Amino acid sequence: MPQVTLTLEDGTTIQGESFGAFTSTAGEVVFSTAMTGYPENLTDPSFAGQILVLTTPMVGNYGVPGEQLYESISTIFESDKIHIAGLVVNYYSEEHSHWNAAKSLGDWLKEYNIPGICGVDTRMLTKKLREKGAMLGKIVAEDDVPFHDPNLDNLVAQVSQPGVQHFGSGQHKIVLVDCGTKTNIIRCFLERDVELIRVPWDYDFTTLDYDGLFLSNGPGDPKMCEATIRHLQKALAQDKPIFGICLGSQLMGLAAGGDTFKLKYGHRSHNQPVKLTGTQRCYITSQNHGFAVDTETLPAEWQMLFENLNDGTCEGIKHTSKPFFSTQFHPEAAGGPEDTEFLFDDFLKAVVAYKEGK
Ligand SMILES: NC(=O)CC[C@H](N)C(=O)O
Repeated sequence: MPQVTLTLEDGTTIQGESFGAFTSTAGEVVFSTAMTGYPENLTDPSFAGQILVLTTPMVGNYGVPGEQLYESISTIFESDKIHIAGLVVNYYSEEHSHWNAAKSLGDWLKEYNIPGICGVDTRMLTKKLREKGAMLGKIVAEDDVPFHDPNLDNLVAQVSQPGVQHFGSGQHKIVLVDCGTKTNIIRCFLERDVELIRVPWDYDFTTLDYDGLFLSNGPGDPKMCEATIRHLQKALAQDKPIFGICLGSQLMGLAAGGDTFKLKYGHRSHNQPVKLTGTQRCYITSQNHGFAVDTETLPAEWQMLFENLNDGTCEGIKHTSKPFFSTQFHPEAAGGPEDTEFLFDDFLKAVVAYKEGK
């Protein structure tokens, strides 16, 4: 395999071997400590613009499944393409074996022209990112590329699907604001009694007739989503239930009048412990975020709903009297533990209560 280099903005340069596309890329270098789930992670739109370091030492050995669609959405992947800017691993296994594997990870990356670098001491690299914080970086094949900070781009506008789409025919009309939604969120809703109306990130959903509002995950800095925040402020003035996940949680914090900040190196893994505020109840959650709501800045009628037990940061917020709540983690998992999927049921219970009280 030809040689490529990974260079960080602090000057660190690491030689490795190319797999996937032999091309150069730049982005923000982040690490995930999840041990499985690369087909899900790589297609999660929240990773747009990021060079992903997987700390699990062997990657690729279960290959990549073939595509299957149900109601026009993938039953396997989290969107219709790979969103990461590049992939960094220790040992890459082109050889793979799994009952539903259709191709190797390297061939899949080539299809989307995404470069991978292997043979990297990912433990050393992760310690560096943990100590200095997430850094800009680039994988260079033949042609050099400049460093590029994806958080300065409106990544949500790039990954949100244009047009309005309808899914399912259940009793409860839920508007899903697509800031880069993971398909498992759609699947979780479709397993319940829901008609889903998926609208683009900047769509004025306040003109629609609906029973509950859902705000999706998505890439980059939440402050870039000015249009969504503006529309959300109108929805917060009403009483219809609102549920937000990850970027959606940050947008609720901003629309409520609070602030968000960038975490030093983010939370990306399948085993992040969170505690439900006011209880001793803990959950292990799937996470992928680099920003968080600053709870100190929230107005009095909002409070922290979940707290991250590793660093004490906000893992969700809720309104003290209205049915508005959010999680910074991913209750839909994919990949990761499904322990908090009941939050979709809690949201729909709030929708039923709202409709009964109308
Ligand atoms: N998964 C997400 O929705 C991520 C939200 C946001 N882009 C962050 O990194 O914090």
